[in-house]
Amino acid sequence: WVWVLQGWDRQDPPSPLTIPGGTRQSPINIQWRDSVYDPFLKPLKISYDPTTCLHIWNNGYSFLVEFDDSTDKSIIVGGPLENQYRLKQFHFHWGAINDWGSEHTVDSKFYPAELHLVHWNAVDYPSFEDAVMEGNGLAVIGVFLKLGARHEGLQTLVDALPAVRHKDTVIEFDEFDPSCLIPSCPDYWTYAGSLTTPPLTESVTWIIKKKPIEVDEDQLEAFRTLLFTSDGEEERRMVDNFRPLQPLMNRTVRSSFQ
Ligand SMILES: CCc1cc2c(cc1OS(N)(=O)=O)CC[C@@H]1[C@@H]2CC[C@]2(C)[C@@H](O)CC[C@@H]12
Ligand SMILES: [Zn+2]
Repeated sequence: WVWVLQGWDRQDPPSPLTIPGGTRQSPINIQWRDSVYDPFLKPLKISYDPTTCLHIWNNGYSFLVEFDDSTDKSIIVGGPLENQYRLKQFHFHWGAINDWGSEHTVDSKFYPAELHLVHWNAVDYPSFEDAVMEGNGLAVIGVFLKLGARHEGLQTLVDALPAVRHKDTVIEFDEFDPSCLIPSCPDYWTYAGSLTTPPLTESVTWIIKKKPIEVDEDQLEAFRTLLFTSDGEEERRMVDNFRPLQPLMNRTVRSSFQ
């Protein structure tokens, strides 16, 4: 009867990848027609300071561009958020081929890649590591990447990737403003979810932009030249670093648009 109460009989059974007892796991499929317009959702305000950009780190799962989060210089506020959140890092998920790669899907459609900008609630919590463990600790902006025109802003990042080809390599990277990677269209979906990589904690308010950005084939191929493996190990290409879809369970996806 727990299965019926939780509606688990209506979804495919939770995969072993769902943390035991998880009720708000990510990623999910966003069924456009099931999302509910919420007129009380505010516009998302994004203000990043490019001088807070520190380095690019291949952590063996993706490449992370990390920011100095010791001040409120790079923050987001508004949208579904109760207060402002500080930018900590951004990274991507992508596929071996263009038919898949994103973590979230829209009406069961995959995009070739997805950008995540990870922010944490520095108003309520003393550090990122603490915020990772709290229900309102993190806010992640998701942006879909689709195949199209070359993205000039992304190119500066792509040009640096050969220097972080192997796991556990880091290079200095400064003066980058990631707002150039976020579509100007204000429309987004939002729902309560989790990290999609360990520790998989249910601490994320997801803000998924409706409009994708366009990147070209060479830029997607550049992502695929990265390696999961360290220098000296047998090479394994860094591709398909996305988590399988998780059951929606008792959640509603809200939209900022009608
Ligand atoms: C790139 C996927 C990734 C890595 C990390 C997080 C989140 C990540 O992507 S996602 N898709 O938003 O879940 C949040 C927790 C972070 C981790 C990177 C490594 C840490 C910073 C640890 O050192 C302590 C907390 C960890
Ligand atoms: Zn991610």
